[in-house]
Amino acid sequence: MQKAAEHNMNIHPMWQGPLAVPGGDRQSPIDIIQRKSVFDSELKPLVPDYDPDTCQQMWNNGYSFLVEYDDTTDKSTLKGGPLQDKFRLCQFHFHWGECNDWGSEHTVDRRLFPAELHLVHWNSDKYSLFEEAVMEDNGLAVIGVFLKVGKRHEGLQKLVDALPAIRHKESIVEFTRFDAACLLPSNIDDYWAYHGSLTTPPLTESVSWIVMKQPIEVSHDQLAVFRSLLFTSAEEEVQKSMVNNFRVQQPLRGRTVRSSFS
Ligand SMILES: NS(=O)(=O)c1ccc(-n2ccn(-c3ccc(F)cc3F)c2=O)cc1
Ligand SMILES: [Zn+2]
Repeated sequence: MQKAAEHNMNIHPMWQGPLAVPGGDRQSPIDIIQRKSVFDSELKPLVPDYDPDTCQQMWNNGYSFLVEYDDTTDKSTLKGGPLQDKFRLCQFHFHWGECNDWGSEHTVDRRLFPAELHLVHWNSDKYSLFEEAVMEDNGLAVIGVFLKVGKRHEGLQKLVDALPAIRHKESIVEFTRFDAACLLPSNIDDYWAYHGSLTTPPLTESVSWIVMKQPIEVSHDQLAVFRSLLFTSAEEEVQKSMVNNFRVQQPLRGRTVRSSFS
């Protein structure tokens, strides 16, 4: 098994991003060191409540592919866990490697996973738009779910089947009636929680991270379809495979990672 420190770092320079935002002391992703995480009995069960009818489209933004939800009402929300407020689901996306040895953004005791899912939510109790929330300390909540290679994920397959339609950057396709909850692991009670940032520009330090302990299983072939996407638009002469779209782990800077399990 590859460890974060050892794996081949031929990732596209932009993905290393600024190693830290100048003055930034809560950057993401991080390595979660299990023995240093602190059990917090106050952490409540997470309450995701997603309406599949709010699912709208899927598009290739040149960094990843996003499935976007209608976030003009509180129809798809996340509450509980470390959160004091109600958060609205706005999109989910993934990060992955060129091979199954790496690809995740967070690591656990330096263990890398082949991919990581991010479900992005914004604080609709305190703010009226995502654009507002993204700039605020308690503006966003992102659930991170590790993917590992195993059996085919039936819920993911609907998404995989749509990917050829958005192979190039800026391509978009209608994508409806998808229940994002099907991508959560069976156990959502065991997670780590810490304060961090977006992992791509604008890298704002506005995220309550909730990283699931239990990975979901997807097949080798499903991950291979992720790698058939392109960073580049159809007009560009040189096409670049969309792989290694992850940021390297950032310094913890004294932060505490809490765990919901002992
Ligand atoms: N990988 S992650 O930490 O989950 C992550 C990283 C970057 C973003 N991201 C990038 C640009 N934006 C964005 C989109 C629209 C907008 F009005 C403001 C933004 F910051 C955003 O939310 C969203 C999520
Ligand atoms: Zn992400």
